[in-house]
Amino acid sequence: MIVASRLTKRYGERLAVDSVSFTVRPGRVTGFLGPNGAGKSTTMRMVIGLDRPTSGTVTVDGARYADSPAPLRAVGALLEARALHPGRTARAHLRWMAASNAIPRARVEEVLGLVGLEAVADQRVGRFSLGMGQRLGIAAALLGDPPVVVLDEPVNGLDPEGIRWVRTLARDLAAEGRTVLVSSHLMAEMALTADHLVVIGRGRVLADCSTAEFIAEHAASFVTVRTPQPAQLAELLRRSGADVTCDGDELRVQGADTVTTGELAAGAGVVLHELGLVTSSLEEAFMTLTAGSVEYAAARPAEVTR
Ligand SMILES: Nc1ncnc2c1ncn2[C@@H]1O[C@H](COP(=O)(O)OP(=O)(O)OP(=O)(O)O)[C@@H](O)[C@H]1O
Repeated sequence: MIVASRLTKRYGERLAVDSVSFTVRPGRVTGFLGPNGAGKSTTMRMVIGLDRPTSGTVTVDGARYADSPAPLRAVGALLEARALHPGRTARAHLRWMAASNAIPRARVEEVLGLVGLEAVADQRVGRFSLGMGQRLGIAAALLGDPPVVVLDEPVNGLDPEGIRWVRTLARDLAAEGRTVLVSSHLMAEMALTADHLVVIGRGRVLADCSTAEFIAEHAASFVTVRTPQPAQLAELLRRSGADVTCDGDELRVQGADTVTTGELAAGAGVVLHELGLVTSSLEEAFMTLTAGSVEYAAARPAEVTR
């Protein structure tokens, strides 16, 4: 389990992580979601002891990572821009990591197989594509068979097959009872991967809930109806407790589903030309939630003229 408590990181004037508290539990994938510059990487670097918090604490299974005698066996981490020796082969890189953590050589072959890099294991990593580099980083993270796995933007540079592979891997690791924290700035991808979400913006926690709760709360849905009798149907719907806005022959209804709307109309003999459900995408929900916390946002025309 990872427990962050009022975790704060300041770089000079810049407050990168601002009193962040959350718990990452075992047996499920926790998605760490936020726009660019939100503080995800900084937080993850503090989790694995690469950055020292300005204040607050973070522990992994009750201990600080830096205090772990065999760190690779305690936490496996894939961080962005991991420094690799470009002249070394993938196999040599993993063997060197294994040796420095007293991990048997046979495990190197296992993880190479696990990430699908056997065929290129003897190529120099300097020639690796971004996707191959990500797979190697994931192999390194899994080398110590750790109970806690932290992956920072693991799908960066991967093709759709690779993205699906990471998703399945993260879910399998969680199903084995591990604690899995995966960061991303892609809401839709996280919705497919994570059971639980911690959303941050400008270094602060904006949401900490199950993915299902996030969808229910933030992905707004409404019913649309086209009818030649809009005023009559609007009145009926409002009386049933729904919120209705009218635009010509089109109604937008919140607080009544398609079944209720259709039956109310039928009961009153109101003709319907169209009845539908519009669900705003999760990506939109995420953009709305983090709108005030995007570091380098392009102003939308509507905002400029307002
Ligand atoms: N070493 C550093 N020195 C100064 N500022 C930093 C440093 N590292 C990060 N920052 C700043 O801290 C903030 C958070 O950065 P961080 O990389 O943690 O965000 P992120 O959510 O991982 O974003 P991205 O998805 O772009 O990687 C940013 O404003 C960034 O510019």
